[in-house]
Amino acid sequence: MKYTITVPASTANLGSGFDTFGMALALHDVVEVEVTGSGLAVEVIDAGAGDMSGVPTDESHLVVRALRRACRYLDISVPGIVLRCHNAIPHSRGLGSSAAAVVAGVAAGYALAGKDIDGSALQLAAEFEGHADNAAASLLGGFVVAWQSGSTYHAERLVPHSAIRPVVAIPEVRSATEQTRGLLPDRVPHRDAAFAASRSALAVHAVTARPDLLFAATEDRLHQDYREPAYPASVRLMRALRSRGVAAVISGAGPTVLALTTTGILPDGVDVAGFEVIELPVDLVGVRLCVS
Ligand SMILES: Nc1ncnc2c1ncn2[C@@H]1O[C@H](COP(=O)(O)OP(=O)(O)OP(=O)(O)O)[C@@H](O)[C@H]1O
Ligand SMILES: N[C@@H](CCO)C(=O)O
Repeated sequence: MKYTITVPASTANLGSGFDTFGMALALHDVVEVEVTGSGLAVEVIDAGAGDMSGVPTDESHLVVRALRRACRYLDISVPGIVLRCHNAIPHSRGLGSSAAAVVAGVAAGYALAGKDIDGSALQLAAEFEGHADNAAASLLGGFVVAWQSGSTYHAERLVPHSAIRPVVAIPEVRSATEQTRGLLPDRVPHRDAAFAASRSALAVHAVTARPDLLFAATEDRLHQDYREPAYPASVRLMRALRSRGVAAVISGAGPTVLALTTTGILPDGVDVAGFEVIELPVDLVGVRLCVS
C-alpha cells in the first residue's frame, strides 16, 4: 500500500500577527510512504524547490523524525519505510518548508495508524518548531490564528476573503529561522505592543471580510525591522511595495516578501531584480492523504 501526502506551503505572521497568523499557499510538497520489511530508504527529489543536496536521507530527515514521533505517540511500530519526498517548497525562504515537512511526517504517522488527523496532530507538529503558525496553516489550510496555552498549542481556521490574491517574491538567498529569531529583542516598548494588538485584531477582520483594510492591518513593529540586517534587499522591496500602497510584509521569518493583493500582480516600476515573483493562491484544504 502506498500513502501519498500532499502538504501546502505557508506564510506566517502576515505582518502584524507574529507567531500567530498563518496562511496556507498553493505550492505543495508531496511525500510518498510505503511500509517495507525493514530499514529506511529516503529519496529527496527536487520538484521545484531547488538545491536539495543539504537535506539528509537518514533518521535525521525532518519528515522521518516527525513520522517517528507520531508513531510513538500513536503507539504503532513500523518495520521498515520507503519515503519519496518531492519537494516544491523552497527551503529557508519563509514559506514554511520545515513546518510542511513536519506536518507531512505527522500525517504519514496517522495514515499508517489508520487514524484521522485530530487536534493532537497540531500539538505534535508545533512542538517541532516551538510555535504553531506555519504548522497549523499546512495542517488546516486557509487562514489560521494560532496560540499557545502553557505547552498546549491551539489554532482556529478561518476562510480568507475570496478577493485576496497572495503574491510572493522569493529571493535566491536563504535565511535560517533559528538565526533570524535570534535578532529579536527580549523586550519591546509598550506602545509597540499596543500598536501590534490593534493591527493584529484588525487583520482578522481585514483578511476574512475587508481586504481594503489589509494595508493598515499588516503594519508591524515587532519583528520585521529587527530582522532587516539578515535580508536588507527583502525589506527594501517590502518598503517599496508599501510606499505604493501594497499590503506587503516579510513572509514568516523571511527572506521572501509576501504581498496580499487583490490583483495577483505587483505594481509596475517596482524593482524586483533578484526575486522570483509568483502568485500563490490560498490553499483552503490543508494536508491531504491519498491511499493507493
Ligand atoms: N521538506 C523537507 N525535508 C527535509 N528537511 C526539510 C524540509 N523542509 C525544510 N527542511 C529543513 O528545515 C530547514 C529550513 O527550516 P527554516 O525554518 O529555517 O525555514 P522555512 O521553514 O523554509 O521558513 P519559515 O519557517 O520562515 O517559513 C532546512 O534547511 C531543512 O534542514
Ligand atoms: N513566526 C515565525 C515563523 C517562521 O517559522 C517567525 O517569524 O519566526
